[in-house]
Parts: sequence; C-alpha cells; structure tokens
Amino acid sequence: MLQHLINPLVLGALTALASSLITMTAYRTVTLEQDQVVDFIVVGSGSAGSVVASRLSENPNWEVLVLEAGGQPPPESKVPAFAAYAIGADSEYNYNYIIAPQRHALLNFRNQESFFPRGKVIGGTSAINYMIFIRGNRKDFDTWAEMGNTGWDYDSIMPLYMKMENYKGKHAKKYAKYHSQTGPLSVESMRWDSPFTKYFKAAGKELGLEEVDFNSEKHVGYNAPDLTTNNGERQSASDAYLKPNLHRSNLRLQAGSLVTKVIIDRNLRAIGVEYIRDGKMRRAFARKEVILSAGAIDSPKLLLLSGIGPKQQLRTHGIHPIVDLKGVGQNLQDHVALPGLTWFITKNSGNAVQLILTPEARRAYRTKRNGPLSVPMGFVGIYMVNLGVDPDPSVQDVQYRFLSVTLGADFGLVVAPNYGYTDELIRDYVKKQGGRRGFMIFMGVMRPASRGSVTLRSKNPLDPPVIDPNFLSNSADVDSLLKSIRYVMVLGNTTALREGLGAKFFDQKVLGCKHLAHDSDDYWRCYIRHMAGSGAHPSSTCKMAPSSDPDGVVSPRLKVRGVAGLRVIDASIMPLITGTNLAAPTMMIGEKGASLIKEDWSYGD
Ligand SMILES: Cc1cc2nc3c(=O)[nH]c(=O)nc-3n(C[C@H](O)[C@H](O)[C@H](O)COP(=O)(O)OP(=O)(O)OC[C@H]3O[C@@H](n4cnc5c(N)ncnc54)[C@H](O)[C@@H]3O)c2cc1C
Repeated sequence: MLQHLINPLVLGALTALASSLITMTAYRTVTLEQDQVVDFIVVGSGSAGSVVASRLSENPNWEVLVLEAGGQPPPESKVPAFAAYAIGADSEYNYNYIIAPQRHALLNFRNQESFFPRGKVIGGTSAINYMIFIRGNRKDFDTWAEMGNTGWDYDSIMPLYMKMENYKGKHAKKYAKYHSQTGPLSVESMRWDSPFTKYFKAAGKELGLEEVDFNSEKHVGYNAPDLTTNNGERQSASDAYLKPNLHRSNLRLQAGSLVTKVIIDRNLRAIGVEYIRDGKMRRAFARKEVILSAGAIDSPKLLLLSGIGPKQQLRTHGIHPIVDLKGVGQNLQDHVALPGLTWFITKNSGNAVQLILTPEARRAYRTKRNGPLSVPMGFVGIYMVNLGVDPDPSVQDVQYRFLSVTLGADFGLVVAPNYGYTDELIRDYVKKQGGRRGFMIFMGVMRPASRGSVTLRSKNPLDPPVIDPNFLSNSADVDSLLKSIRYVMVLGNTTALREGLGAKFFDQKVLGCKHLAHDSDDYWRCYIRHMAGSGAHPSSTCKMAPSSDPDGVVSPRLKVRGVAGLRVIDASIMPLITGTNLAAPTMMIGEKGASLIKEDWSYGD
C-alpha cells in the first residue's frame, strides 16, 4: 500500500530533476489509417526491433512499419544514474510483470513472487536497462553454431558487432581490432570514477585477475564496463537506430499500439497483425513479412495468442491451434542472481545516493556530462570469474557487480520492496543497513541450469502471461551461487577492501535461515533459496534450432516453423543464454536478422 504512494513520488522527483538537466526531443511518430498495408511490420521497438526496422528501411523500396505498445521515453530515462527509474512497480514505462510463485526460490519474497521489469516505451528494455555493453564471448556463439545454428559462430557474428558500434571508449587503442567507429551505436567508457574505483581494481588485482576489455576475447577479469551512452546520456537502441532515420518516408513508427495477434491466412502465411490503439481494435497488413521483436516474454505470448504453440495449452484457453509447436514459451533462461551481499566500511565517503544529490553532481553533469550522475547509480565495476562451473578457465561463469551503495541505503523504502522482499525481511535485515556507509556485490549465474516457461494466463491479450523462471529448480544453480559466495568472501577480505576501505561483512543471518550455523554451506544454501531472484535477463523462449530439434521454434534464419512470412528476432531466439548481459547480443541478433531478411529478399547490404 505504502509503495503505491512512495513510487509515484520517487518517479516524480526523478522526472523533475532530470528535466532540469536534459533537453528531450520527441520521436517522430505516425497515426495510421485502418488496414494500412506495408512490406514489413516489426512488432516492438526495443533492442532488436529498432535495429531490424532501421536496417530494412535502408532499401527505399520497402515500406517498414514499427508498432510499439509504449510511448515517448521520459527525461529520467536519459540520465544514467536514474537507470533504475522504471524498475519500481507502478511505472507507465514498464509492463509491471510479476513472476509466478516459485517452488524452489524466493522464500523471503512476498508470496514467493517477484517484480520482473520489461520496458514498455519506445526503445523497450534498452530504454530502462543499466546500459552495460558486453557482447558475449567466443564460446557463447560457437556453442550456438555447434547446436546446429549455422552462421551464428563467433567469427561469423563478430563483423555485425563491428557494424553496430561507434566506439569512443578507453580501449580504442589497445584493443583496436575489436572496435569500430563507423556504426550508429555510441559506446563510451564510464565518464566518472567512483571514490571506490581504485579499491575495486586493487582487490581484483590482488586475486590475480587482469584488467580486461570485456568486448575483446578475454572476458575473465575486471573493469568498469563500457556503456551505451552518447556524451554521457543514455542511447537506447531506438535512439541509435530509429530516431535518426524516421525522416525516411518508408520508415514509420506508431506508438501506443499493442499488438494482440498475428493474422495467418489459409495457406499458413502471416499476412498482418491485429492491434489495440486508443481502445479500438485495428489491423495492419504486410506484403512480405511480419517480424516479432516483442522480447522474450511477449514474443512467445503473441505466438500463443495467434495459435502457434503447444496445442494442449492453446486448447485449454479456447485458441484454435494453427501450428502445434511445443517449444513456444519453453526453455526460459535467466541469470539467477543474488542482489546484495553487503560490507560496511569505516574509511572513504561516497554513499552513491548522497553523491548524486549534491549540487556538484548536478553541475558536473550539466556542464561536462560527467560526475556520479553520468553512470548507473552506484556502479563501480564488474568482475567476471571462472569458478570451474565451465571447465574452460577462459570462460566466465559468474558476474559480480561492485556497487557503492547498500541494499538498505534507502532504509528499505524503495528498492527492496519493489524487488519483492517481505516486510519482515526488510524490517529484520534490510533496514539495519540504513544510514551505514558500505558497498554491496551483486552476483549473477552466467551458466544457469534451471529452465522455466512463459505460458498464457487466458486468451485475453490484455492479461499478463504466466512467467515462471523456475529458479533454482536445478540444484546446480544453488551450487554455482554457493561457489560464487565463497569467492566473494575472499574478495571482500582482500587487503585492498579490508584495509583500504575498512570493509567488514554485514553478517546478520536472514530470516528463515537463522537456525543454521553461521557461514556453513547449509546456511548459504538456505540464504540462496531465500534471497536469490531474477537477473532481469529472460531469454530463449522461442529457441533457434535446426529442424531436427523438436524444441525449436525458429530456424537459424529466424523463420517460425510451419508459418511463412513470420520471424522472431529478439532475445527469445537465443538457444542458450549468453554468459553476459543481454542487450549487446540482442542488438547483434537484430543486425543478423535484418541481413538474413535482406538476403532472402535479394537485397544486398
Ligand atoms: C532493469 C534491467 C536492467 C538491465 N540492464 C542491462 C544492462 O545493463 N546491459 C545489458 O546488456 N542488458 C541489460 N538488461 C537486459 C536487456 O536490456 C534486455 O535483455 C534486452 O533489452 C532485450 O531486448 P529485446 O529486443 O529482446 O526486448 P525489448 O528491448 O524489451 O523490446 C521489446 C519491445 O516490444 C514491445 N512490445 C512488447 N509486446 C508488444 C506488443 N504486444 N505490441 C507492441 N509492442 C510490444 C515492448 O514495449 C518493447 O519496446 C537489463 C534488463 C532490465 C530489465
């Protein structure tokens, strides 16, 4: 209840502050006539959809229409420190999805459910994410190819990353062969070092890690990651790809348009879509193809609503099955994460919340686009480590994010309740961190073994789907997190952090696990099942696979099985989640998808 009062106040304050720092220009959007006919309809303007639409419209003879459910992004989306602005429930820029009660995890969450952010705005999740730009490593993509997806190996997709990038960061010289300056997407290094940065780096070095460019071939190591910012402002995929091209007469973007169904004719060809705008049902038709880029939750939902999916599930909801495709919505993968083991410190200042509120921070951002407002709030850097989950020591299986803020820095008013922790947990654990200086280390499992699903709640397209990541259903993920905790305890105890910052671990036991011996494996396993949650990286729900794989949904050319003129191009097609953050690989999927379509319709790049 309280949250419904606090969240709008926080969002209102961020909008006001951001408006004083940023000048926004609106996207050029259109209002279509009923039954508009174009060549390609792209559903969704997120990380992949923006790329696909912009690349297809390079052919002046093709008419491309983007239908986006959300509207114009707000000013707070542009200031990196406010990256989490839409994470809180009740934001109009978010689908406000809740994941289904978990059987094996989320034991300290209300109803064992948790909030699951997805951007409902032009730019999609690329307009609300943390802007970290990491591509995925050789093994990620070579494995996709080994699974039968010809053309998706690292050497084949690497040129697409080069095509995307306008690199302005610190690695331009040393790692020149991995970067390019000719693409539309601005990638910058973080424009501000936190007072914690030197200790973060020294701790990594002390453990024998190397300072690396995460976008080179060496991922294991540490650094402050590069961001998708342009002169210190967020550059979403749609800022980079769509906005500069909306002057093209053959590229149109209609916002506020919630697609409810793909229209499929008797010959099993996708010929258009139905959508709701201003409360009215409308249609648009495609001469060539319909492309679903609605993300790993909404693309499978749309296939199911259109009669493409497991026939039993469709029949249960009174939907006539057009193609019986058992993989639709299955195979859901996410980087299950522990958000915040916490250390209090006695030296150094630098509480990230306080830092961004100072007049100096505003001045630095307004005049030079640097200072603490120019980086995601509290973000210091990333360690990527191999803990032996993957036998190849050059492959990371955990990602740690070092944040110069504690989970309880806001006294449990915003972050913890929005994530979904119970009031009891917040009172007993989170609030005790309030007013204390410290840092936390977030950790995400990069090679998750658990698999979940996205299924329909009903045939009403306005109902949210049932999202069940089935977290920790495979105990290998608990083992991975346990290993990750053991490693991070050593990290937290390095001379750099212990002596440099006076770091001391906040070792209070959490509710539900207080009966177990402190620091025992049993205690940490219990902690993991009570405290771990989503890494906000859903993927793989429309798996790309060769026809021999019965669980596949799209072919390696991203065509939906059994229906002509229909592709899925977004994070849902990943056969296996990449071992890194998903935005960069998803944009690459957009580039690859667009070039496959161009090839299939004989239009060269
Ligand atoms: C809080 C958060 C932080 C993250 N931080 C990072 C990070 O720092 N770095 C990183 O690499 N990754 C990050 N990610 C993940 C990454 O941003 C996403 O995985 C990626 O953006 C997904 O891209 P997509 O194209 O598949 O989907 P999206 O970008 O979500 O695009 C889908 C689009 O389709 C639209 N849509 C959906 N349904 C319909 C419909 N029925 N009709 C019309 N339009 C529709 C949506 O509104 C949206 O615009 C983060 C994710 C979250 C939630």
